[in-house]
Amino acid sequence: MSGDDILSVDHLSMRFGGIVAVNDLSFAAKRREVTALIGPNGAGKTTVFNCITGFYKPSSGAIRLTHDNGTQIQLERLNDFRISKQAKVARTFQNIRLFPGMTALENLMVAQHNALMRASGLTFLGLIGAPSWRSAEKRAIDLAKLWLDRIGLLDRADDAAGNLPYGDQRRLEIARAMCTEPALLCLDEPAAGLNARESAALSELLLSIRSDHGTSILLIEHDMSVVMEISDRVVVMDYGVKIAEGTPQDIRDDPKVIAAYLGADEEEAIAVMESGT
Ligand SMILES: Nc1ncnc2c1ncn2[C@@H]1O[C@H](COP(=O)(O)OP(=O)(O)OP(=O)(O)O)[C@@H](O)[C@H]1O
Repeated sequence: MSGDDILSVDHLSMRFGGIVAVNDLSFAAKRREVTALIGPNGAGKTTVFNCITGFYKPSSGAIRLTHDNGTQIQLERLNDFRISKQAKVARTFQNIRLFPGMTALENLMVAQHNALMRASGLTFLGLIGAPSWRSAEKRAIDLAKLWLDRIGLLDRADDAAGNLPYGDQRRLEIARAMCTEPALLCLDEPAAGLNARESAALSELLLSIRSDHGTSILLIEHDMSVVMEISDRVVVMDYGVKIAEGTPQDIRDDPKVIAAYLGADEEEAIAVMESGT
C-alpha cells in the first residue's frame, strides 16, 4: 500500500455456504482518483462493495480506509452505520433507492439527518427553534440546494423524486450521497439504464466531483464508455478473483480481460483481437 491510498483491500474473501463470491482479493484505491471495479456478471463486484460498506462481514481479509489526516479505520470491524458516519464512506445501489414520495430537496435533507439530529440536541433544541439548530438547518438547506444546482435540478427542488426522469433520479442519488460529505464515494452501476446523453452527463458529474471536491470514487460499472472516460485505474474481477489491474488503456488491450468478457479462453481472445472483430 502507498501513502496515497485512501482504500486498501487485503486478501478479502467472502463465502456464502459453498459459494466463494470473493477469493483472496487485494487492491488499493488512490486518493482523489476514480477507481473502477469491473468484470462479467457474477464476478463478485457487488459483494466487494457490500464488504466495504458494512452490509456483509467478510469471511476473511482486511479493508483499511485512510483519511487525509492519516487516521486509519479498519472497515471490516465496523457496521454499516459506523462506516458511513465515522469512516465517511457513502454508497449508491444498483437499483434506485430514493424516497419517491418526498421532494428532491427533502431527499437531500434526509441524507443530513445525523448532523441535524446532533444540532437539534436529539429534538429538544429543534422544537424550541434554538439559534444553533436554525443555523444547522440553514447549512443543510444550503448544501442541498448547492447539490441540486450542481445536478441541474434546482428548479425541480419541490417535485417528488419519483416523478423525475430516470437519469435525473440517478444523479439525485449521487447528490444525496455527496450531501454526507464523504471521503470515499462508492457507486454501484450508476449508468445502468441511462441513455447516451444521460451517461455523458453522469461522466461529467463524476469528473467534477473528483476535481472540484477531491472526493475519491470507487465505481462498479458495465458501461465501458463511462469506465474508459473517467477511470484513473481499473481493477478487473472474474469468478471472485482479480484477473487484471491497470489504466483503462492497459485493460482494454489485455487478452485476459477480453477473454473473461467473451467467456472464451485467452488464445481465442488473442485471435479475436488480431482479426480486429
Ligand atoms: N447473499 C448471497 N448469498 C449467496 N450467494 C450470493 C449472495 N450474494 C452474492 N452471491 C453470489 O456471489 C457471486 C457474486 O455475486 P455479485 O453480485 O457480487 O457479482 P457481481 O459481479 O456484482 O454481478 P453483477 O454484475 O451481475 O451485479 C454470485 O455467484 C452470486 O450468486
